[in-house]
Amino acid sequence: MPRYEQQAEIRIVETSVDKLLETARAIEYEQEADILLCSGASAEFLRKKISTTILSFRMGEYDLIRALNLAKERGTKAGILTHQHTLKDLDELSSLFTVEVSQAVYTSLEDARQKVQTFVEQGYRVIIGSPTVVDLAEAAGAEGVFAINADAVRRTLDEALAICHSRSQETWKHQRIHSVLKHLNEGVIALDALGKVFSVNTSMNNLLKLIRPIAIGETAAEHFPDVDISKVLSTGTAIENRLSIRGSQRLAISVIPILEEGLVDGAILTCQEINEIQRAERRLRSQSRPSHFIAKYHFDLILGQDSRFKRAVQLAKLYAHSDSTVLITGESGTGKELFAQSIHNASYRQKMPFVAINCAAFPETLLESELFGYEDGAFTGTRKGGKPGLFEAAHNGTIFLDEIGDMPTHLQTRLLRVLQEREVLRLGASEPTPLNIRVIAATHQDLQKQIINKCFREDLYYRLNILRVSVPPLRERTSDINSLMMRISKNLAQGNVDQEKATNQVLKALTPQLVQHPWKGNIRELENLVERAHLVSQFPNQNHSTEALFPELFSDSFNQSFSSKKPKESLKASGKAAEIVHIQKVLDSHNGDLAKTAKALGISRSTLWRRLR
Ligand SMILES: Nc1ncnc2c1ncn2[C@@H]1O[C@H](COP(=O)(O)OP(=O)(O)OP(=O)(O)O)[C@@H](O)[C@H]1O
Repeated sequence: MPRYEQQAEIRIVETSVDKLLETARAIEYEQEADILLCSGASAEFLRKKISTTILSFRMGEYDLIRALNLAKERGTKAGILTHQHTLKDLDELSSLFTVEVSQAVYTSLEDARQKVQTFVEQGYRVIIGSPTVVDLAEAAGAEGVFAINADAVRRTLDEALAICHSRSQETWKHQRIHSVLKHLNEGVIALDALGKVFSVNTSMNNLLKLIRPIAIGETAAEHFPDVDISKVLSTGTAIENRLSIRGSQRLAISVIPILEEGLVDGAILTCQEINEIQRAERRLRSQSRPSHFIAKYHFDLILGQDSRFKRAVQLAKLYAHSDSTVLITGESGTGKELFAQSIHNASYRQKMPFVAINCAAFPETLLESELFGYEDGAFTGTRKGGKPGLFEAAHNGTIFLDEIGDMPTHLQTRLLRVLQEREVLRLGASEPTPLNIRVIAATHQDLQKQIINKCFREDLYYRLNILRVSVPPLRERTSDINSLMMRISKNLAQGNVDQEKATNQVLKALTPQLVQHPWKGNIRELENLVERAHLVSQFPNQNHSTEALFPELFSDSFNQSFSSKKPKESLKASGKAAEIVHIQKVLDSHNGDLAKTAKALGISRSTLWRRLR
């Protein structure tokens, strides 16, 4: 059949009824054919014996006309034997050919043999049918006429080619699925609608550490008895991240249905080791960690030779090796956050987030949502999908709760829960989120006094006060003032040695006052003062006395004097160098209120903020 030469390799195999099975088995064994084509009874017979796809030739009208014509030529009555179905138009056709025709249907090879025999016994000399029937008719002494011609063969061949084509498409699809799965680190099994494995990747077999790998065609449920795969296939509802414990292994298993036009046509089962998920999560979290969640200070950057101070540093270094909660106490600006960051950076959590929260700086309502986060729709104006709180942002790292003594009492209760349970409940959520955090808290308040005044929960105090570091104020370690000043001055000069020297000269002249000063703002106050000296040294020709430039160093009652006497509040009259001093004075006189200070100075709040910085 030249028409098929390009499309398929067709082999015609001649055999007899007796040798049919043997021939078919040999073809199958050698994998010589994708499809076998034969007559109806043979096809029926072989389908039960071999697994190769078998198509049967079907008799068409034209075949029948041809066969009846042949029977007419023989001038005798004809028996027609068809497989399973009778021919509808036979009566009409036979009247056209003036042949006496009798029709019978056979269901199996044996049945065909008997029906042929009956025809012969009834005097039918011509028997029309498939090659098998012809074979049987001739064996029984009758004349066999083929009812199948080239047309019937062509039709069946077309059908066979269509099947082969759709099969190769399927195979191609499967190969694609196999190669995609092969490259996944996750263990994946593709299941058909009956829950049988049609593809499984090596990661899955490696992950499950199976002695015998999962085979294609197996029922997946055998390997995952704790996962209801059949429910996914019957309801189309996915199972996501079901925990499965196998010995020392903790696995997260998901089964996602594959829907084809709304019907479940199979499922994808994925399996991951929980430790691996956590590692990936850590990698992601550390990559997406905002810069403000990074601790930049190390113990090396903490300056101080004072023996009490050095002891505090030693203690903090020791605490870095532990995972217990640390409470750092000390006046404002003594370096509590510096200590907290250094502890974090010396701990095993150093690569994880360091989240610092100033509990006194947030309005009460905002602090709650900032700390604990919220679920979608927890209150009006919430972000879609909710928002994780800072506790969650600190997961696997350290959370630094600065000014803990100023935390509103009802939030102290929630904080206590977080510390006890190590899980956080977002606002509006019903399920808590587990946390792995180290807590460092700091305060300038006397917490014992706060407890007596009922401003601080005693149970929370004991939860926090596990490891304690007390940072001494600067006035109690005056021997460190000089080295601290030099470092700050060096940083400000940014490599400009002349500038550094000039600043140091201004500072040197102030030494007696510096040692005497109470340093209520501690190192932060010292930093401000050195910055002012840095500024002053850049304008040596400005005619201002040191006392005017550094009034706090010359007056013990500096603060009181400003509260009693209002300073002249216009900026216009002040020289550039004295500007900062002036701003500071006005700010103090308005008790640190930025809005009022900016208004009094005649500048915007943002300008004031910039200048203060
Ligand atoms: N020992 C030190 N060596 C170098 N710099 C220091 C030291 N102590 C504090 N500082 C600097 O002083 C400033 C204030 O420090 P920090 O913010 O840690 O103080 P704090 O006690 O947390 O203040 P507050 O209680 O007001 O939050 C920072 O700029 C810090 O770099």
